Amino acid sequence: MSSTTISAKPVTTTLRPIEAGDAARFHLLINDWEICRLLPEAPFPYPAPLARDWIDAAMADRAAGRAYQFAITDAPGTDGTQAMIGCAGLRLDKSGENAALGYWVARRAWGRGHGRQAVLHLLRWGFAELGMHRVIATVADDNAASLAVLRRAGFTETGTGHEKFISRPGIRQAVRHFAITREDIAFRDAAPKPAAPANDTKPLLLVAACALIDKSGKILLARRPAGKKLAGLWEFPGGKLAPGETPEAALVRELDEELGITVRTADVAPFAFASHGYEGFHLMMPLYLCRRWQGTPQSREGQALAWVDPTQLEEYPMPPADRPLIPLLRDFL
Ligand SMILES: Nc1nc2c([nH]c(=O)n2[C@H]2C[C@H](O)[C@@H](COP(=O)(O)OP(=O)(O)OP(=O)(O)O)O2)c(=O)[nH]1
Repeated sequence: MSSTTISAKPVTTTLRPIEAGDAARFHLLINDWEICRLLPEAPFPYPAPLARDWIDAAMADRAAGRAYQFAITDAPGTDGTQAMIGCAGLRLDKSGENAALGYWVARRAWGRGHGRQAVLHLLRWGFAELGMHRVIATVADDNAASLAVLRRAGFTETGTGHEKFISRPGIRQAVRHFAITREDIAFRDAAPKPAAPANDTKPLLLVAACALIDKSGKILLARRPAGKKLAGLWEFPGGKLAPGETPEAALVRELDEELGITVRTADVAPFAFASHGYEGFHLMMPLYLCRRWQGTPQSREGQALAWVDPTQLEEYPMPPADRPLIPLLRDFL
């Protein structure tokens, strides 16, 4: 799993599968009243053999695909090693659709954002790799740090209850239940990021482009004429959006102006997009596919035209923004 750096105060939190060699440090860190009192199944004092048994069980669960427990580690030290500072894991239910989240961070590493980073790493990994859709978590009512971690990670509180905690015999501890779905995390990740400093920003240029595909599956490329920026490179027909114009309307207009063909907006289908930083502007270019038009494409602006088999696109030098689109087209067509 990747490391994460929080810009305001650099914190690197990584996760790696827990292993037998972690037992001694696991015991050293967890055998702390301030940790055990917050974990339903942790006795206090925490016996050393239990640490070994817990890790053995975690490794068996991983092998069987039931649960995935990770050591949370800190930034590498000067000797390159990464010290374990806690644990985080997901336990799947029988359907594989839901998982229960559990985690703890050693007291020496509190207050540095490790809990939230570990939870986010784990959720992103779990939703990508395990096929689960929903993660639940239960937290003691008096565990303020963990409540904050879950809320800041995007969990929603779903209810309250009471549970037994081994370290607090004789009482039923008040708890809060939380849940988060795959969509919640995707939405969180897609939320707007704070704007970059003004001196880093470039104007955004919106250009609509189209891969016209003929009956034999060939794609029309146009060569940018001399005198234009990127002259000599092959591109998809299209152009800049006029103010107030939709990308589809811009395409219909450009295909008429550049090639003399009539295309209906209903006949252009969104396919992919290019996002590329050129000097002086950032290009955002949706690429559409079109298989139906009226008329025969002709060069109306002096540009060379070529019908190209998708497997041969690489032989036509294209603007850097277009390069990521080539394998997509080749694989799709
Ligand atoms: N149409 C099109 N433009 C592309 C592609 N790839 C790519 O980087 N571009 C860039 C080149 C230009 O900077 C911009 C398209 O602008 P444009 O063709 O409407 O205008 P232009 O810069 O040629 O200048 P002008 O015709 O407005 O005078 O997008 C592509 O595949 N198709």
